[in-house]
Amino acid sequence: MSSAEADAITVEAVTHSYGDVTALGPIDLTVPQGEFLVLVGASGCGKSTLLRLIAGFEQPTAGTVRTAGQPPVPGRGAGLVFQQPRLFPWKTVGGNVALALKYAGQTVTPAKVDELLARVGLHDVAQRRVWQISGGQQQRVAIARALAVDNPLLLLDEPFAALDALTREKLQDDLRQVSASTGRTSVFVTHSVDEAVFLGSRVVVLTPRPGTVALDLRIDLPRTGIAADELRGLPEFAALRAEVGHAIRDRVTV
Ligand SMILES: Nc1ncnc2c1ncn2[C@@H]1O[C@H](COP(=O)(O)OP(=O)(O)OP(=O)(O)O)[C@@H](O)[C@H]1O
Repeated sequence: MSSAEADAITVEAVTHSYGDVTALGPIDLTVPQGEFLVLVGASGCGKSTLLRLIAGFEQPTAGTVRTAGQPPVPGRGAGLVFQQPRLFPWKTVGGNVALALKYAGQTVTPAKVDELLARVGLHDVAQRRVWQISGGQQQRVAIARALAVDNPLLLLDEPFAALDALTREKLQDDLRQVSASTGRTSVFVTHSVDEAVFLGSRVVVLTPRPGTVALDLRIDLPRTGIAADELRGLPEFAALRAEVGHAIRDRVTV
């Protein structure tokens, strides 16, 4: 297998415009399998546009995007999580996960649904309706649904932005553990420098529009066997956070 085939995502000389507005690029990015890439940058710098290009929801104006060596097909090959959980309100929590399995053409068994819910810490609410659980729990269901589909990519667009600070930290911690255990290639969009360094194995800072790569930083922090508070307390964590923060602030004129 060549290294190009081993790469989960390749973005080559990509630009993207909405009418007269160039939102992104030119940008080149190669994401090897298993990487947890976080895209961070000022509002409007093109983070969501890049994620949508990788999901296949948008076509690049110039350049090529490939996932697993092929042009991405919307709705296939990637689990998606958005800022709003987008669950089916008339279904139970377990029903929402079961539906994701069904749409993915997988056999639906109660054990499979329970296993997915347990992965995101929701083993005890499977029978509840969506409106009977909290916003944080709803977002956990959305993550379980994205994991239900046995595909190689997980794409997350500011999934924790609407949550309170405590719930957000808890979900970050859980996602970090889930990601370490599944090893799935992930792209995560956020405004938060802290969240970026906490979650990412690599952080890419985009410049203000049109978004290009301002900083491409490997995050060599332990991914398992360390408590969240301990990780956040490491001097290396503070140094990386400062580096990412500077890269964003250096580019933004207020
Ligand atoms: N469908 C669209 N039509 C026209 N312009 C768009 C469209 N979607 C995004 N844009 C513009 O493209 C630029 C990049 O938008 P994008 O949503 O990718 O940025 P972002 O970094 O994700 O922003 P935020 O952090 O605020 O969500 C912005 O200037 C935005 O206004």
